[in-house]
Amino acid sequence: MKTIKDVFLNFQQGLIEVYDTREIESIALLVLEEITGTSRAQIKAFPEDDVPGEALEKIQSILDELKTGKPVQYILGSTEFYGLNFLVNPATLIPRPETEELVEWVLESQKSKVKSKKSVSILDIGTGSGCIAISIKKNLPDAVVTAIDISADALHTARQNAVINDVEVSFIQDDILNTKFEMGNSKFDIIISNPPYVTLEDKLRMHQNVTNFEPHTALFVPAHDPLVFYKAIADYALTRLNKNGLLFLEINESFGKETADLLTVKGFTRIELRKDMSVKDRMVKAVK
Ligand SMILES: C[S@@+](CC[C@H](N)C(=O)[O-])C[C@H]1O[C@@H](n2cnc3c(N)ncnc32)[C@H](O)[C@@H]1O
Repeated sequence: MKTIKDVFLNFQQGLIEVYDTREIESIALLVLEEITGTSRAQIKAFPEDDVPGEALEKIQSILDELKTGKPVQYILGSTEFYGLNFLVNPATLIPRPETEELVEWVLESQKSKVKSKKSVSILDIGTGSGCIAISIKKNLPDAVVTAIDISADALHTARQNAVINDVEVSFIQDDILNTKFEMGNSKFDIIISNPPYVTLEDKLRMHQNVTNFEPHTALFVPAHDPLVFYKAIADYALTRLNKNGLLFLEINESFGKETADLLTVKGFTRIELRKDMSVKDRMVKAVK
């Protein structure tokens, strides 16, 4: 019989080449929670408790996959974002905590709004798992939310996530760099996007469990044009945002000033750059 403490030790020994000690501890905790159905608090409070044999077998096979560098979220098939559960797989980026801060900023912008009869209309560009669109709709139930992505597989997962989280979002397949997204005259009050923004230089510094496992269409931009998505989204937003409509973008920490300058040149106003919890330039808000 093995105890919870033995499992933690096993994880530390097995994953030392892949992650640092703190990351290993939080992965082990997540796996134990998921497989044994025991709460985090219970696991931490009773490290001498036995782990049943059946659970141990599952945990060992997860540990073997983790050793290949595969992210734990892909192995477990789900993750948490903004307090909600999302299915994830290699077609979808794993939602990041920084993106929760972007969602928070969008929701904040609506708190002070005087209630109008017209529902706020929101477009999420490059929706992936649907994490942004779905968490916004969950928190602004009257909003009309649309989301696009180039990847049919990501959209399939996003639709499943909308069902799981019991919200209605319209998901549409389209390429924002060459959009065929026919919307008639419809316009949006808010456009939000976390587009691909990782450059070749960043890629060399990234952990292999990101570059080897997460979808490259979700991450990378050409070295010669790192702001390609921001230019396309800004142009799209100029035609599709209502007057005084808001644009929210997650950005590459190295291009805060360049992104803000780009939006200024395009004619947006009241441009605000915000840092994330790691004090890196991570998001921009602009008004049309
Ligand atoms: C950085 S991921 C963001 C995913 C999700 N919104 C999130 O925050 O976790 C970028 C997303 O943009 C999508 N994408 C890449 N190129 C695109 C394009 N040309 N048009 C529309 N979506 C695109 C990718 O498939 C991916 O889902």
